[in-house]
This record gives sequence, C-alpha cells and structure tokens, in this order.
Amino acid sequence: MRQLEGPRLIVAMDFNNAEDCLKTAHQLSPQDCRLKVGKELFTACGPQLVEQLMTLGFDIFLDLKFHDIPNTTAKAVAAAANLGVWMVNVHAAGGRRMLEAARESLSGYAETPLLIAVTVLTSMTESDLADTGVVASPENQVLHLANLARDSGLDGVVCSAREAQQLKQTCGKEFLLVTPGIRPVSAQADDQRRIMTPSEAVAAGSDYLVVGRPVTQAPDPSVACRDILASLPGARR
Ligand SMILES: O=C(O)c1cc(=O)[nH]c(=O)n1[C@@H]1O[C@H](COP(=O)(O)O)[C@@H](O)[C@H]1O
Repeated sequence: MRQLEGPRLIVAMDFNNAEDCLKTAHQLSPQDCRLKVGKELFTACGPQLVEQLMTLGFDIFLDLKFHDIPNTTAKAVAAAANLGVWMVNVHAAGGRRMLEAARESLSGYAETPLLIAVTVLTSMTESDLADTGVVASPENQVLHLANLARDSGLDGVVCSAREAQQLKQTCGKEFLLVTPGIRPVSAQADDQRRIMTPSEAVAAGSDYLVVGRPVTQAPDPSVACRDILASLPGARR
C-alpha cells in the first residue's frame, strides 16, 4: 500500500500579493503543512512566487483547475511539472480524453507531480448542480467523476470529505482524496457548502485536508495551523 509521507494539511494561500503570502508562509512550517497556490495568487504573482515558496522548503499544490481541450490541458500540466510542483489539478468534467492526455503528458518525467481531478466543487449543492444541467446529487456526481478519473489513470480527486468514505470503498485506498471545505468547529462556512471538521474528514478517509481562510485570516496563522493538527486523530499529522 502507498505510504503517504509528509504533512496532510495543505494551506490555501489565497492572497492577491506576494508580500502578504510570504509573510504568512514565514509563519508556517514545511514540517506542519504544504501550501496551495490557486488562481488568485498565481494570476497576481506568477511562477516566480511558486519558486520562492519552494525555496522556503514547502511542497506546492498548484491549483489552477485546468479544464480545456486535451492538447492545451496536457501542455499546461507539463508546464506545472517543469515548475517542480508536488501536486497539480484538472477538472474531471473535461472528460476522458482530456484526463488521459493530462496523464500522458507526464510520462517523460522522472519525478512527476501528483495529478488530481476536481469533481464537484465543495461550494456546490444539488440545486447549484441542477442550474448547470446536471441532474444528480453531489454524492452521485462525485462518485461518477471519481470513477472516470481513476479509470483515466489519475492519482486521485478533489472532493468534499462528506464523500470520502464512499470513495475509499469504491475507488480503493490508494486513490488519493484531497478535501477542501474543511472547517474547524468554531469557524464560519463562508461560501463553502459541503463541509466537515478536520477530525471528521480524517476519520472519513481524507488523505489531504485543504484549509484556507481559517488559517490565513486567523490572528496567528501558526497557532491556527497547530490547533488543526492537534485536533486530528492518529499519529500522522
Ligand atoms: O481545488 C481546490 O483546491 C478546491 C476545490 C473545491 O471543490 N473547493 C475548494 O474550496 N477548493 C479550494 O480550496 C480552498 C478553500 O479555501 P477556504 O474555503 O478558505 O478554506 C480555496 O483555495 C478553493 O479554491
């Protein structure tokens, strides 16, 4: 069985400038967490900031949720591999040919990032899905897209921790589950809808917890980070 190493907490660095991002990064430790660079930060600061964060010793999840024609997606994933990131994601809804092209684009690399597919965003409810023409519960749609991602050779999916138990049973223990929508008991849900606490998420089978605002907007991000780690069951934090 694949042995997961390193921290399971991924802090979403959703900032609009390098200064605030680096200030928070210096308050956190690569021993405690990995960092996620998403659309806001990458659009504002580009690959140079990703490199700076890696120089500080952090593993980087590049969360740009690529969703495009197979050729464009494959080349974007290869560009992420060239940057040396630890994890990169695409949208499962891009379909089988796009997912397989993304997987194939990593075949020439000695060290490849983990390739993960976004299923149904954790901000979405059944009625949000219906607005897009998808007539399914989030649970069923996540399961459907997770099976597609696994069959296309991806390493795992982004989903809500609420779906984790079912996905571990269906897709297997090795298939990685990366779960945003994590909220400590006292935190606000914000725009998230399918949420769980950190300890519930780990108990449900989540491999990696993505937490943004509850850490980055806390008076002391390092304390918020350590509080989350202390709340987790089991030895591996
Ligand atoms: O792919 C993601 O990381 C992602 C997928 C998803 O379904 N839901 C989701 O919230 N995210 C990201 O996870 C982070 C969650 O941030 P907070 O809601 O502040 O904890 C944000 O950076 C989102 O872009």
